[in-house]
Amino acid sequence: MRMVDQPLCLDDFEALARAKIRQDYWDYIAGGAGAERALAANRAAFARIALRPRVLVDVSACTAATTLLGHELASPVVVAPTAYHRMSHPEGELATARGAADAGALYIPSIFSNYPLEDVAAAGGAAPRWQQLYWLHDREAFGAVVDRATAAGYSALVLTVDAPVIGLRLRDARNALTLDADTLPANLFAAQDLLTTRSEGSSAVATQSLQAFDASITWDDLAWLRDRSPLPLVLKGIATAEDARLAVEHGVAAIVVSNHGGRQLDNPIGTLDILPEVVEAVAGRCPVLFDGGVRTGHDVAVALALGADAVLVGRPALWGLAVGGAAGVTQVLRLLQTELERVMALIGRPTVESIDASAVRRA
Ligand SMILES: Cc1cc2nc3c(=O)[nH]c(=O)nc-3n(C[C@H](O)[C@H](O)[C@H](O)COP(=O)(O)O)c2cc1C
Ligand SMILES: O=C(O)C(=O)c1ccccc1
Repeated sequence: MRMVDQPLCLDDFEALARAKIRQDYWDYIAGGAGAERALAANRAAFARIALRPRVLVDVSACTAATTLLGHELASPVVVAPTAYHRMSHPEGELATARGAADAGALYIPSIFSNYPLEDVAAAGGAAPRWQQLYWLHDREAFGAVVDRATAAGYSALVLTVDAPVIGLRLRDARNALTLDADTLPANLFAAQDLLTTRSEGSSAVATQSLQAFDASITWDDLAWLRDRSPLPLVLKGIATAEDARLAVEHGVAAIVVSNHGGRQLDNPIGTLDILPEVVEAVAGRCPVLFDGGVRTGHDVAVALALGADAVLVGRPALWGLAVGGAAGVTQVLRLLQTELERVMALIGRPTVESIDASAVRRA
């Protein structure tokens, strides 16, 4: 493996992080479902889209700044919800919240955080934050988390809809992954009892989520959530035009095109290939966010050109966290912003709004 002193790109952060995170936690973070086809497809899709550079445009002042649901952001890169940040760093989500705030970025903590959502909110200070949710079996416990997020100053709820069950995580099963006592989910007290129960051929993490998630919910149940909280609702894990239309019809504030970083359905198609049909179906009726395999500013520009209003990064934020705590998260986000602004200059699109469909073609 190449030695890295000073990380110059996200691949460097990955190499440095890998050396810091213990093997079974690394596999949980890096891995995908099944044969990891979806994981690979997310990256491969970017290789098939080319940017179309325009020249002799005034690019002396390119800016990645943008607004999303009323938030002014330094760049269209958002920190995706990922579980268990103490796997990467002892300060966990508290450091991620500080790091994102310092970069002027929006952070979406997972409901499976290692610090209580109130503490994560406080660590982020005045920075914008949305709370990710899985719909829990225990409706009382679920409602309580929703109430807490509403009270703690989160400005949207992000319901993840691509995980009625957990994907087939072979790495975790082979590692017999269990969480250390200092890496338990802090928002879900009942879930902690489940951590010691592991069924044959499965990891404790998978068993726990199977028991916690409600796989029976449908579009009709969204009304319950809207009654419970006045916060705007974002659906994460939309991967078809049909569901994008249904989401808009159900009044969502935004959707996230995602395959959960290739960790759920092991489909041989990248999310970038799905993005255009969803953008067409939504037809400007709400913002469309995108995630899966975004690793450079070039990737961000491609996703924006295909119609995304913003992108999320999952694993890269964890690499930054592992390498440098809050400062590492900030560094990763600033690096992506700097890369994006350089690409914007090179393609003659000095603002986020100017990166339209004319900026891409199939390679
Ligand atoms: C370690 C890990 C944990 C994750 N946990 C959650 C989660 O708790 N809730 C959720 O909605 N998505 C979760 N995701 C999916 C991310 O939000 C995001 O969709 C994905 O990581 C994007 O792909 P990328 O890692 O290639 O950027 C997780 C992803 C990873 C890698
Ligand atoms: O690992 C995941 O992708 C994930 O979303 C999750 C979160 C909490 C428990 C189990 C899985």
